Amino acid sequence: MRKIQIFDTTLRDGEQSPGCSMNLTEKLEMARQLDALGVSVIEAGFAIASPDDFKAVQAIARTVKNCRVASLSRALKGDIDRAWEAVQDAVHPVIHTFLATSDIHMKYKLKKEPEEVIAQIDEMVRYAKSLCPDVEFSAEDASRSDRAFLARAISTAIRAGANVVNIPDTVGYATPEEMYGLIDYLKKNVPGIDDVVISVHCHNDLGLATANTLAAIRAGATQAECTVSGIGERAGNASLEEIVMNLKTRRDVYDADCDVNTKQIYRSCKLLSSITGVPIAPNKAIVGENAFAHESGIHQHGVLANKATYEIMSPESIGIPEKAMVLGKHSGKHAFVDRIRSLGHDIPDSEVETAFERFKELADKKKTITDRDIEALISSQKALVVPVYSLKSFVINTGTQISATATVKLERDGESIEKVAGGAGPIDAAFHAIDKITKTGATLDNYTIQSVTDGEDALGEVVVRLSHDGRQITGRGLSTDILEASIKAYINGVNKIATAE
Ligand SMILES: CC(=O)SCCNC(=O)CCNC(=O)[C@H](O)C(C)(C)COP(=O)(O)OP(=O)(O)OC[C@H]1O[C@@H](n2cnc3c(N)ncnc32)[C@H](O)[C@@H]1OP(=O)(O)O
Ligand SMILES: CC(C)C(=O)C(=O)O
Ligand SMILES: [Mg+2]
Repeated sequence: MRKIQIFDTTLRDGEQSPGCSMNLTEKLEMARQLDALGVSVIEAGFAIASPDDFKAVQAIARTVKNCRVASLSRALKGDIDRAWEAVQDAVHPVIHTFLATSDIHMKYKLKKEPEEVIAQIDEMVRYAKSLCPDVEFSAEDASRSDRAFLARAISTAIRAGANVVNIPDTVGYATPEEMYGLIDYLKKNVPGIDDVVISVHCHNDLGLATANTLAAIRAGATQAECTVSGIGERAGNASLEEIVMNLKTRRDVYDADCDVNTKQIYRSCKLLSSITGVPIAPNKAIVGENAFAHESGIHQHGVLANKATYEIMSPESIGIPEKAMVLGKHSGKHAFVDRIRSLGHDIPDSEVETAFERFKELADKKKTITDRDIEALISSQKALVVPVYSLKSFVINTGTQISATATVKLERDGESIEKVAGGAGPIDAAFHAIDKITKTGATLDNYTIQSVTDGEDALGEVVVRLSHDGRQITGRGLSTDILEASIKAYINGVNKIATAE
């Protein structure tokens, strides 16, 4: 059976998705999760794009131990140097260089003749290879390129030393039949192509990114480029979880497998969602809230008789925690830690006490603590920073006949500071009161709230995105009370700013 390499570009193409930019700490957290997920390559960023991008790629290259770590670079010497500088400390570094090969891109964007493009591919792939043994070349807009010219470009890259050649459907224009035909054509017309990895990188503009990737795999591609939850430029990239679960569920069709640990899929998607604040759509394939929900009577009847009547894969196989009650207010530390570890979290001993205190606070408010609550608790614990400000109390007045006012009391260095502020609504008022105390000058860019579990005492998770001094900061807060969750998220963001100062 063929082995398909999963090349994850959540931290590069995924980050090009509006509203999905991540800071260094968040990228590192995501990279560690991708390592646990078992992807073959992490594209950690585009090192030349900015000093922050460079730092993130370098930090990931120095942290991640199992996967290969790539940086994107244009086919320019300066970009390639910067990419190499960023990834060279990785256990297995990769330089990923690209140049467009379609007529429209060459003429209007690059303003180059086709022969100049071929010469640039040759020169820049050779240069990258002189620095790094693992070089991937991408022919941007390959699916709209003249096939014979594309074959020449790919042959040139292989002769110059590329060991991975990537065929992107950059603008999501291809159909599955065309993608199959293109890979088949290249396999028949590019000398040496069977000695290198053939990769595909499909975008979702017409909703075909996963279908196109799978068609290319059927035709012989051995690497799939994708992102967690399909985030990416414009309508996004092919989604990792869809590609992986197609390969696993339909081995009979693809005759191919990959090394991804599917039990880490749900956790990866949830982590990304809580970092970006972009909720997972309920009907999202594989990981959406409804993906395993059986609503109608005939389906429920079938599932009760035999799950396989309506379930082609199990929620457990992608690591969805069961909704069953597991712990409550009378549980002790041993049972709590045991549960965390059995959910696959590696909680250091130094963090157990804080996690247990937070669990007990939650258990006082919530009748049943489910595995999903525990997952949320642990994930928000990772966002905690040494608190400069901590919440002492708050009182909020709001209603249809009065304007919202909030009184918030925070503690800093043992001193209590209380301020009152008004706002367009209760949350706005509370944030203004916190601003009056902390005076960070941060701007609120985005606010999202999601419920972690069902029921009256559902746990609400709030994610706020703040900007401060050109940096983006994410704050997370968790509570059964949405106002408290909002205030905690804002204070978490403010603490991150105050800690960095
Ligand atoms: C399909 C993709 O996803 S490609 C990746 C997209 N990602 C990004 O663009 C990341 C963010 N980008 C950036 O920060 C900036 O665009 C930078 C730092 C990369 C470049 O910035 P600038 O030097 O100001 O150039 P700008 O972005 O305005 O224009 C791109 C230039 O690169 C050239 N170029 C585009 N692709 C390539 C390539 N693959 N190889 C070489 N040159 C290229 C363009 O022709 C243009 O050249 P020109 O300045 O001589 O006209
Ligand atoms: C840089 C390349 C691989 C890309 O993202 C695209 O063509 O979509
Ligand atoms: Mg892309």
